Amino acid sequence: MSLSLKKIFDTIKSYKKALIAGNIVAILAALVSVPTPLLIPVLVDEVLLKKSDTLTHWLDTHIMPMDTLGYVLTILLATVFLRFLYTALSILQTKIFMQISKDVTYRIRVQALEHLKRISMKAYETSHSGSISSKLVTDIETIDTFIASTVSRLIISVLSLIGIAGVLFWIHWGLALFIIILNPLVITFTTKLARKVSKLKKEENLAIDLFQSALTETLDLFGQIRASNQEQGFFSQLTNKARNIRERSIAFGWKSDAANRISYLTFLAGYEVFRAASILAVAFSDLSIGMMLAVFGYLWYMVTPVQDILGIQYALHNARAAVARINEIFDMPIEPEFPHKKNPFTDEQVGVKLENVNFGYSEDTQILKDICFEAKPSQRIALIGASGSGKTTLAQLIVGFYPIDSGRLLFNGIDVKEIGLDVVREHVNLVLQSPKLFNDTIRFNITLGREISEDEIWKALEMAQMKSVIEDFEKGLDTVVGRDGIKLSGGQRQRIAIARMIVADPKIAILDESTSALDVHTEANLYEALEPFFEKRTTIMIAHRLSTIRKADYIYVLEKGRIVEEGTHEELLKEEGVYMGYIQQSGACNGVV
Ligand SMILES: Nc1ncnc2c1ncn2[C@@H]1O[C@H](COP(=O)(O)OP(=O)(O)OP(=O)(O)O)[C@@H](O)[C@H]1O
Repeated sequence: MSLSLKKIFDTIKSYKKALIAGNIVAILAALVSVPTPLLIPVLVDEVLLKKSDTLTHWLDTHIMPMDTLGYVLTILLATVFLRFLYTALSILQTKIFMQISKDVTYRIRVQALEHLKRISMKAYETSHSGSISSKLVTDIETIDTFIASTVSRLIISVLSLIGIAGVLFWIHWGLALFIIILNPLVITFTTKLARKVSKLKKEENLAIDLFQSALTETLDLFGQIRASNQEQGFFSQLTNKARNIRERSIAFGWKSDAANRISYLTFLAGYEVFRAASILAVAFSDLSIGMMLAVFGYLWYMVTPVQDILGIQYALHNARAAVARINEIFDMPIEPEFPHKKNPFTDEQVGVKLENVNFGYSEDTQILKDICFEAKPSQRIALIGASGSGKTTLAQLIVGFYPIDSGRLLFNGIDVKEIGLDVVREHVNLVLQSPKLFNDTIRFNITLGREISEDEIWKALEMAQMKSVIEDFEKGLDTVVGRDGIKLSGGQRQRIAIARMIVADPKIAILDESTSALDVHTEANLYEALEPFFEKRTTIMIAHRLSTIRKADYIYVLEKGRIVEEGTHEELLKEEGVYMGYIQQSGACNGVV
């Protein structure tokens, strides 16, 4: 989907009841406001110049007979009352329309979040979090301003202008025609100015976007930057970007202010021309002085609706730019949505099979080539290979992180295209070598918000060899782990991730060098404790240590994206091929052969 102003208006139209209520209030407000500037000037003709007596006669007969002071006080009271009533109605209609506008922008935010939830990993990897967040905050804010100004101000402004035009025609048609013909010229001139300013707004938002992206990345990698002693370089880049915002904001700030003032000046110039024309109309036609003052009053009264309409043009141009930028989110490709036709994960044990699978992160590089791989239900598989051979990639395909380019991915013989990637991820759990932790409590990092009993969490921690560590923490499970788990050691983070996997109770568990940071002793204890867990499910281990590899029922050796050898430990040893060389090397490295 993509966003457009038309779609926004279609959504607004769906709030029928609120729109009808808001419009009725707007019409009432316009009806109340339009006659107000006429009342006092009428008294000039009737009370001071004694030219006519329409209003005074009406007051004498319908209210009570009164003198000059009575007329002036009564009309003053009526005028003040009407102005109060207009203000009250305006507040009410702003409240009604505000609810619509805030709800519409909330919906846009939710749609963008829904889209983000489904974006493909490839799209995610090339995106910048800061840029996305600036779109979700700044650009949606711009749209909010636009909706609030159009929906709540447009109707009342247009109705007021139509009402004022009607009264002006009634007062003096020639003068009214003159005003009504000249006004569009003012509006056309200011529209052009608004377009120019909107370009500057676009540049300012882009500068904010770039700054936000760089800032998020710098803060995310702050530890690394400090460790490399590169704060100076990174922060001076941020300063440059902040300077860019300053330049753009200055350009937008003063030029938009200038454009606003020039628009207003144009309006004021017109106002003076119309006042001069009114005086000429008194001098050379039948316009009375009282009515001339009324025209002055209406000209002034027109300022707010005219300015509102001009403001809408600015908001419209800014909103167009914001919509285009928000669409960059909606244009991000989403992962394929496979129907939930069958669910092999209802079976007690689930195996996985890759048939002639090919995969590349981009079209021009192929990482996995013609992979045939199988982990039968409850089997324990070891996947080994040199760094960069594609082991993690293969694991990520099984978890459904990336859709495969060709071949088939089957769970208990059912193609993933009939299962759905989300269902796969629910039941297949991958523990990475460097697990990501939230800056939240240990409890949250294990449950990830799921309802899991305290008892289960402690059991998982015990298996993961983390129980005594957490018990030693003053706040226990409620200890906050810091940004990316900084308060924990690498091995502790890995064990938290293992506890996370245990409570998730997956049908297929994949451990991607998930215990690489543990000492041999702790690792041995961990695997022993995990035995009952592994027995109940299919397990795939990406490992370097011979002690782990040996326990596997079947081993695959990956080299440059291809499976070059497979078999049991004994079979592979007999072959005296890549495997033999590999374990001699890794065994020597780890000293555990
Ligand atoms: N997200 C990604 N986007 C693009 N290329 C990637 C991505 N992840 C990995 N690669 C590339 O894919 C290849 C295989 O990487 P992979 O992480 O699967 O290897 P590995 O066997 O798990 O390595 P290691 O043992 O070092 O973890 C590498 O050449 C790597 O550069």
